Amino acid sequence: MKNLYLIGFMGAGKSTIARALAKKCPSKRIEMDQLIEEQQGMAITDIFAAHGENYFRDLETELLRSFSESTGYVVSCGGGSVLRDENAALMKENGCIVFLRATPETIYERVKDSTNRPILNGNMNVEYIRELMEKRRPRYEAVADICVDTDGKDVDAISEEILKAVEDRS
Ligand SMILES: Nc1ncnc2c1ncn2[C@@H]1O[C@H](COP(=O)(O)OP(=O)(O)OP(=O)(O)O)[C@@H](O)[C@H]1O
Ligand SMILES: O=C(O)C1=C[C@@H](O)[C@@H](O)[C@H](O)C1
Ligand SMILES: [Mg+2]
Repeated sequence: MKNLYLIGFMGAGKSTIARALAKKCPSKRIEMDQLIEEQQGMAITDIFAAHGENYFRDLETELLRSFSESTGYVVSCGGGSVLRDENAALMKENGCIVFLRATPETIYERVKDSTNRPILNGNMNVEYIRELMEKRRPRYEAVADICVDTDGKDVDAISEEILKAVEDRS
């Protein structure tokens, strides 16, 4: 199996769906955010605060490079990782990119109580989420091989939809 790269806005369900997919098909799971936190020994919020966003984006590129030639991974990508051309190219090289879509209202409901998403810290409201999402959506859609709407669907239904779409492409 080629790698499956789950992309999308914060709270779109990348980590949740990656866990479900890893149970349904023989694959290894990579949580980009978590791996970076472990490698740096720091929370993402602290990495942003201490070194800035660009430094974090470099870490994402380095991590994607490190397994881009391996196969069989389901990768829960950092929400902004695909914004860099180099990162999108690394994902395309050896994998299928799945965009998990959700409305700003749904995203807000899913992330409103969290404090570990530095991009949203101090901006936790539907209007900000909508504004940033509108900036990013064209990019997510342009690089994706498969787009899945997640509003009102449970995790099992979304995972099955992804597996079917992947199979249809092969
Ligand atoms: N289809 C769904 N239906 C209902 N709740 C969901 C669904 N998918 C995810 N959630 C919930 O939304 C929250 C955010 O999900 P998750 O952490 O998987 O998003 P993410 O895309 O990995 O976010 P991040 O980019 O910040 O890592 C979690 O509490 C999760 O349980
Ligand atoms: O959308 C983003 O830019 C981010 C999403 C998270 O997954 C983390 O990678 C980080 O908080 C940045
Ligand atoms: Mg996640």
